[in-house]
Amino acid sequence: MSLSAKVVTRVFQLNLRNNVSNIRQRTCSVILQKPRHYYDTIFRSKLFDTNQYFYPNMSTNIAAAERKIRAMGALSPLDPSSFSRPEQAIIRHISLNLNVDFAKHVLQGYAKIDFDILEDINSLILDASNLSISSIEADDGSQLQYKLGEHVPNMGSKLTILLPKQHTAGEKLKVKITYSTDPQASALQWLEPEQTSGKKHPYLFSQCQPIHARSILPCQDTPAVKFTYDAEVTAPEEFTVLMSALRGEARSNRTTFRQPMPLPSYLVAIAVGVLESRTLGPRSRVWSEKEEIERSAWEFAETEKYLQAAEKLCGPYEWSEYDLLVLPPSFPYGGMENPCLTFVTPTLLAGDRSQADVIVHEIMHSWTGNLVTNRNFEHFWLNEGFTVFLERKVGASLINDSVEAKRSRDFQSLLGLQELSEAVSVFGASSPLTNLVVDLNGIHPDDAFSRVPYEKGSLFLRYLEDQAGGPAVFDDFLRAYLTKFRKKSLDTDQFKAFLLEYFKDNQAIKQVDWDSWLHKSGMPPIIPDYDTTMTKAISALLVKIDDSNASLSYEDVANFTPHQMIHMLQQLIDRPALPIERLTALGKEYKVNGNKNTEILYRWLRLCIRSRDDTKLQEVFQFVNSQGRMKYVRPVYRDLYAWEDVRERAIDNFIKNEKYMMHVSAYTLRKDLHLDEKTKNTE
Ligand SMILES: CC/C=C\C/C=C\C[C@@H](O)/C=C/C=C/C=C\[C@@H](O)CCCC(=O)O
Ligand SMILES: [Zn+2]
Repeated sequence: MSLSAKVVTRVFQLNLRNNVSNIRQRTCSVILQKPRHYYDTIFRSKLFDTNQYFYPNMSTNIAAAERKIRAMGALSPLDPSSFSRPEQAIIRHISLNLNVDFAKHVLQGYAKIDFDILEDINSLILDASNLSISSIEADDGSQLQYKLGEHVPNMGSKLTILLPKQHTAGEKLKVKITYSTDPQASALQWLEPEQTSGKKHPYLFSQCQPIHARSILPCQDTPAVKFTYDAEVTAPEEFTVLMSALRGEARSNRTTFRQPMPLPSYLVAIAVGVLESRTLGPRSRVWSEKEEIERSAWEFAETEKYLQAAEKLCGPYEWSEYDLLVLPPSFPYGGMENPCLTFVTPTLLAGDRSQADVIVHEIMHSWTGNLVTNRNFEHFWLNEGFTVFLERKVGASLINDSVEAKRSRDFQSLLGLQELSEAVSVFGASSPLTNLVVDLNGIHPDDAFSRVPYEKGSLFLRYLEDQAGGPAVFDDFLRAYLTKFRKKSLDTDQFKAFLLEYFKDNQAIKQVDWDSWLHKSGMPPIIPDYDTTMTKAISALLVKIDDSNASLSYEDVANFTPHQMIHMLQQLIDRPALPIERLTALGKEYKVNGNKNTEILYRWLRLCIRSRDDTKLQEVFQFVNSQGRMKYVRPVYRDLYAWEDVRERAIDNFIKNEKYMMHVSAYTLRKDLHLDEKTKNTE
């Protein structure tokens, strides 16, 4: 037996002898990286077999107990990523009062939280991450005792508020928590002036999805809980404060907000910068620094058209306003569907409106994700698969000719299939993280993120649509689904039950192999018979590119849409690397070298890396240093890592630039580059 196995066995023998649940939980948390309350439920359940208590069977034993408890519904509504216990008392409203301190990099103030009590309780349990709490008060102003647990990896801390008397189901309760965030809060990025376009003022923005809201405010940080909120934020006078809410008055340094629609914690958002805005339509404005405002207004001018097309399919837009905020380049995602105010990366400013699909995607989240929400991130496909599915339907509905519309929808789906195939090969086809429904026990959702829930989810819905009888039938189902789960959170079982009931007389739906679709890894069991009209020219061109005797010219691609070009480059990425000379000719003739469209440029640079063209490295590093969209930066770094001769240079470049990155980008890139905390540049 190895030394570590001996130590573990000894710890468990001691635990068993002492039978101190605290030690047991703590040991399990440390070894298996799961939250301590989780074990509490399992041990108390008596389903845990104490004869199997020793290493190495402990984890199998716990997993078996967990499955039984889940089957009994006893852990419900357990979210493996949250300490909170919303089944005991649930948050209904939060009033925030915060000051933005750019010098200290903190938000400081209080949150007044309204609860509905659902069970008889003596305490409230919330999520927090690196918050400094100075006091917790009851509604009458009396001080409440509280305990902030140790920081558990992947989870943050459990905040237990002790109530002086028992509260019974049906009561209401208010608490006021005065606190300050940490300068390293994982949801916040504090930018120095040189990281902005204007170079004069700092900037702050947030990204709470999936479980970073707990680093900004104490809350039940699980999408199972939805609450309304209002906020009063103070910031230096020259700054504009925006939130995922309706903006009220902005007087001198104070701005108020109200969000009357219930939303999950991951949709709380804030941005503070020196900003301008332009009107896009009757319910939309675009915000950005002044350097990007005209380009942004042009790129997103068709927002109202997309909103109307979305409403035609899904029903009225319920969030009143739909604004866009173009963030500084370090924003890690293409877009984030913060209600009333979608956050977008400036890499969408292609100058040709070719990345409008991202805006349509974020608009569709107003229904799937924001109105109807996954109950925890194991069911993330309910947010993203539905949204991609709707995005492509709405995109097609904007094309007048019905044949063209179907072609275009299928072409977008084929592009998505390429992305899915790459995501599956990054994780490995047998990885459980390629299942549609994943197990996030002990796993940070940021580590599970990939295109899988987006594309496998959307493909599953397309398959269900085909089985059900096509869009004419399925569109009605979609509206019924949105109505049924409006303002609610649900899981995959609830979706399945609703669909089976809705289509109870449909024989083809009865044939669906749910287990394979939901719980098997790798590529989907069935790929729809997509229309390939728009990929035919690409396939023919790939044959020509492979023929080293054929000369390449711009004529080859002159009629390609930007998306056909993207598809062609993506195909090349998936094939053996081209010889450098051939790739150089392609880059020059097809005008992809130095292209302004980042979707094209990103794929072009990956091809250069794959062909080991070291003359392009400077440009590659400039690309990853100039913007932080993870969709681009992570695959490029992974490709650089795979090129042994430049691996060290890639790592050095990352370490030098890590301080300019948002938490989630640095966190995931460290894993992509196989780095540990010790290598952090603390200068
Ligand atoms: C099965 C996956 C399980 C958990 C993942 C849950 C949350 C993922 C978390 O890391 C946050 C995701 C936020 C995404 C925001 C926007 C994306 O839709 C952007 C897509 C990429 C891009 O276009 O840049
Ligand atoms: Zn999305």
